[in-house]
Amino acid sequence: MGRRTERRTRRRAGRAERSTPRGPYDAMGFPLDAGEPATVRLEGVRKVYGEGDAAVTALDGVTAHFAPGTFTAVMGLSGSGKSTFLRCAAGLDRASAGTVSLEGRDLGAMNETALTKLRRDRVGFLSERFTLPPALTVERITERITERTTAQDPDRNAERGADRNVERAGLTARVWHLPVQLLGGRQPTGASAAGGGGAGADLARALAARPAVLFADEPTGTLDTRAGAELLALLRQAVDEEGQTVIIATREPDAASCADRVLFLVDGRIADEMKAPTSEKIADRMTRPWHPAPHAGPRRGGSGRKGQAGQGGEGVQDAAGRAVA
Ligand SMILES: Nc1ncnc2c1ncn2[C@@H]1O[C@H](COP(=O)(O)OP(=O)(O)OP(=O)(O)O)[C@@H](O)[C@H]1O
Repeated sequence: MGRRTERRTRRRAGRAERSTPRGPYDAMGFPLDAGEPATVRLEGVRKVYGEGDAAVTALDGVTAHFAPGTFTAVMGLSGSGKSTFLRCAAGLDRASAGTVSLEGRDLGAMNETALTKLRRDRVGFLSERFTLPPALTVERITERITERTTAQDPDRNAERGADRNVERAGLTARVWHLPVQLLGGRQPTGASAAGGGGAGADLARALAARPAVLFADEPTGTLDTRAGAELLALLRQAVDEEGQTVIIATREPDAASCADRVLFLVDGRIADEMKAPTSEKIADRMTRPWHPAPHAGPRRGGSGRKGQAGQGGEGVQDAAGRAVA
């Protein structure tokens, strides 16, 4: 297919998608923001790891939309599917069923090369894992990003943008330090001092690249309280001042309270949604029961799950997995 034909086909597909009537509510009874633009859109997403008796359903029919310039926190017990949710939404893992789209582009329909390019250009992913070589300074990281973005788009004045972002991150005074020294991060277990970097370095990279959507998996998990608050403030700023879309996974009510809304995951399903969250409201919600999902039932052969709260079928459990009804 020629490029022009391909573009035309894509435009038509986009129009068809926009004109497809959607129900006003999703499977969980939450209203769908039909017609509103979404940076990230998950429709009926399932993710199954493994096969047969060993299969684990990590996501079980998730529908969620993320509008541009919004901050969402995904909460849930260990094993509820938060990381899988983020990885599928970011195009790092492919969904087993359903669709994930980023700025209107269906990730499932893209080949690896196109997906890698889209992720590189439009997506930032902040995880607890180390992704940078040891002893890289923030300045060097920023330089590399600047070189790359300038080469890709000389009109964008990436250099100034990268400088501004580093400044915004409050890192200017510290750019000569090793990444491990940034943001007061604690060393996660097993990380050597020289191999550090973690959130500070990843954050600098993510901010300098200015992605449309920034995912952060347990961003405050390895940080002390002050550093965690600093990091969350930066993410908030990315939303409020740069119009970026931020989606984090966290188990901490304080971290989630920085978001515009919280999605509660229970066994791979969205069990509840909270707008304008506060730490108190979230903590309160976590102690109340999750009602079984309407389409609940046995959903896997293996027993890979760590948390079982809200697993449908019988009884009602609270966020700690205790039976309350
Ligand atoms: N690569 C994998 N292979 C097999 N099972 C997996 C894989 N990744 C996750 N799982 C399983 O999928 C389920 C959801 O895991 P996931 O890591 O997404 O949950 P989580 O809420 O992020 O947990 P945590 O808070 O502990 O990080 C769990 O039962 C987990 O064991």
